[in-house]
Amino acid sequence: MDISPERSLSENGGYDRSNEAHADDVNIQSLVEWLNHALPHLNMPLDASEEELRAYLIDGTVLCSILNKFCPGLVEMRGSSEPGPENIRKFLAAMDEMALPRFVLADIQEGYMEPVLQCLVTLKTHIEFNGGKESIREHLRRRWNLPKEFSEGIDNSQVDTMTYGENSSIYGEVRQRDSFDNKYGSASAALAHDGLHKLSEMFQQNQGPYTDISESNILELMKSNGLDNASTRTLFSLVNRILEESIERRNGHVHHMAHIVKKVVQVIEQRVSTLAVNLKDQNNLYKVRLGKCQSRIKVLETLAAGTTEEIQIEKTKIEEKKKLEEQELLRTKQEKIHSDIENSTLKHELETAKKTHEEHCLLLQVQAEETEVELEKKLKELECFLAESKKRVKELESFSKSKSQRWKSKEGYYRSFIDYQSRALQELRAAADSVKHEILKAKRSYTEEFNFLGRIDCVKLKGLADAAANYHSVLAENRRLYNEVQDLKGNIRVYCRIRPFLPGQSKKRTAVEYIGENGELIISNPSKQGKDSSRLFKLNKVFGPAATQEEVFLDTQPLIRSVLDGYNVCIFAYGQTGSGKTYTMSGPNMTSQEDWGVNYRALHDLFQISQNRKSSISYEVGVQMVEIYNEQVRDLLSSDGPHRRYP
Ligand SMILES: Nc1ncnc2c1ncn2[C@@H]1O[C@H](COP(=O)(O)OP(=O)(O)OP(=O)(O)O)[C@@H](O)[C@H]1O
Repeated sequence: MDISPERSLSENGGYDRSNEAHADDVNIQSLVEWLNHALPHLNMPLDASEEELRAYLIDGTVLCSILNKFCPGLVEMRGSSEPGPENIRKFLAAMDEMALPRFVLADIQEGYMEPVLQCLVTLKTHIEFNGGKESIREHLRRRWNLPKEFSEGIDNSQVDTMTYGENSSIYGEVRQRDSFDNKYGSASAALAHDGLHKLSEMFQQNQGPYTDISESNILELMKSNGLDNASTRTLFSLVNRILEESIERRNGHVHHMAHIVKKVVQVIEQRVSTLAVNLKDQNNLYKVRLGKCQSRIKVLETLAAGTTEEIQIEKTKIEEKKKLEEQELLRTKQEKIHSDIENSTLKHELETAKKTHEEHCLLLQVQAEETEVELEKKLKELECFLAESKKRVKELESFSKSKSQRWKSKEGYYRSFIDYQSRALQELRAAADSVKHEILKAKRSYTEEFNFLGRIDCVKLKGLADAAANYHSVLAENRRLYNEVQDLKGNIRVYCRIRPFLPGQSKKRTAVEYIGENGELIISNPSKQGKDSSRLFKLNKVFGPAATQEEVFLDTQPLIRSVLDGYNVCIFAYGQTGSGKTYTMSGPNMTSQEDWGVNYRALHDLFQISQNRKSSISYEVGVQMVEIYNEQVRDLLSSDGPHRRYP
């Protein structure tokens, strides 16, 4: 026989999990204290955990020992091959016999300690409530209707057999009694009174419908305590048989039978009252538990109420948050849609810009390539030009070197000449001063002599004539020196005048590359390459495009003036057609003195000087005008007509 490991024992006095107290409700410390007190050798730590307590209880020894402590010899623990489960089974059987709630074997084996602890608490409460160890035996005795001797002391061998009863129920009295009768028949026989034993034998022998219960036997049964120890079933069957027999026999033993029935009823009443006491005990126990549970429920309700308010507040907050988040979500969604639209617009614009940019890039690339080719060309040209320029620079350098040497030599020559001239000038000045002095002197003397003219006219006139002669000689000397200077400057002078671009002409097409201050002129010739592409000219002076008519004239004026001293001067303009010969020599507009060319200016100057010198010198001026064309000279002023040739 084995104890069922079912967890739900509500029907047979075990725990119903729906109603069980939580393990936390069980004060382990008080249990440990109780166990230590009952079994001092245990010496369990007071702060033992559930698991530690389980370790103490798992082999069942402590459980059986605690029962034996309060009811010595109640559980036999000897000779077991598997002490753990066997001892626990014995303990559980004893709990069943006491009709106390218990746990199942699997609970303690699997570490589910709540029922175990609750079972121990119940046992503890039961023992304390019923007044210690004697009550267990008394309880057993009352429960099983054992004789009083049972509670006063019992043979261990007899109790041993009791622990192997079937699962019993505190409420299944009749079934338990039968079980008890069946399993512990020998124990009850040993314990029952002789009368009961005889009665039993009588019932076993007389199986027929007519059981012969003699009066002497009944009297004997009534005198003994046999009825007290008989099972309820036996009692009922006895009553049945008596009633059946009395009906059948209809004899005058009714009085005895009634007495027996009365006795049986008393026994049954006694048992019912015992059961009522047990139920009351249990009821009290459950009431205590119920009270505890209710107080805990109240505490929990209070806590739950507080928690509910907090939860409500939290819930409101969460709902508000949720609303805000939903609004935020909506706004974010709208923003997302807006940004999506913007994105697509921007994307479109970007693509358009990208296309435009790519086209522009392509165009630029083409242009860049063209420009690159052009630049390369130009670069090559520039390189060539640079090389040429370098060459020219070298040439110019060598030229300028030779020039500078020449100029240096000329400078030395001019310096010596200027020294000579300055000396001559000083002499001339001194001579002029002396002449002046002489003139003044002569003037004075002339004045004086004029005063005495009348007296000595001839002498004075002679002196005056001498002075005039001196004056002319000085003037002649002056002219000589002046013309010498002109000679030193060079008898043949070559000037170059560069005509500005006429309206409508491109200024880029100039061939003039360089105009030097000392008469250098570089003319380029793009049609030619290399050395011949440009040419250097050296002239007395180069007039640029901005040079005025006056500037051009001033350089030739001294030479022209030397005409008045008897020198021949020739000025001719040379150049291709349209280069500005007429402009330079005659001028564009004769009415404006500013525009006068060299001819007008020269004649004007000569006539002015001759006018100034009129008092002393009279000049005769003649003009000839000839044209040389195709090696033919033509007198333009000839009265003979256009065909006249000169000479
Ligand atoms: N220095 C200058 N400043 C402004 N214009 C000028 C200058 N030189 C020449 N010109 C202008 O250039 C044009 C040609 O000049 P001009 O008639 O003097 O050339 P040319 O050498 O006499 O020509 P051709 O041999 O055919 O007679 C004229 O219109 C003239 O006004």
